[in-house]
Amino acid sequence: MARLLSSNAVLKAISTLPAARSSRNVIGPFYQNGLKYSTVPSDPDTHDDFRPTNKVQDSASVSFKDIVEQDVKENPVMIYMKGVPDFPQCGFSSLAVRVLKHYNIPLSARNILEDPEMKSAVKAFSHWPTFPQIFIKGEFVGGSDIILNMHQNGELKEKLKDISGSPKPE
Ligand SMILES: N[C@@H](CCC(=O)N[C@@H](CS)C(=O)NCC(=O)O)C(=O)O
Ligand code: FES
Repeated sequence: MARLLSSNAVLKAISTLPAARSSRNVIGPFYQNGLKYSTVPSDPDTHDDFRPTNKVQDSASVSFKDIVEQDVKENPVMIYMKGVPDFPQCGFSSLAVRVLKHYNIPLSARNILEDPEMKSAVKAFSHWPTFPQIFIKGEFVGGSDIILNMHQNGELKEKLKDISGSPKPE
């Protein structure tokens, strides 16, 4: 079964990272699409509707690179793709998922169409210009043509053999 890392997972990942916990002179920092937002301290004379809301991305914010690093470390098979495993939005991503679904392994995915900054961060991390991008046991493997080739020549089976099968759905 494919495990989709949604923006909720990003928010969870961010909230557990030390940088996200640092205190700042802001009220209630919160996170959306991996960006840190905060409201400025309130002026008691200012009506709520007119209170400014600042979008803050300061040096204390967790980077998208941190999230990618954590993804590939924690997920034995990680795919960054266009769309989601059950509904790929590109033929290349669809092919990669079809190949990986031949194996009884947990598949974790992130839809890079949801977030342009995540998309750039993944490209920068792997030094690879296209999607899908597949990581196995923390190592960048390649895109759909490479994974298909590895499937056909038996290399993929070898690489995945010590990854335990998908957990049964609850
Ligand atoms: N050889 C690659 C081709 C993949 C490819 O060309 N992807 C394009 C179109 S989906 C891409 O990601 N372009 C860059 C982008 O959209 O940022 C593969 O098999 O994965
Ligand atoms: S989105 Fe057009 S080829 Fe992938």
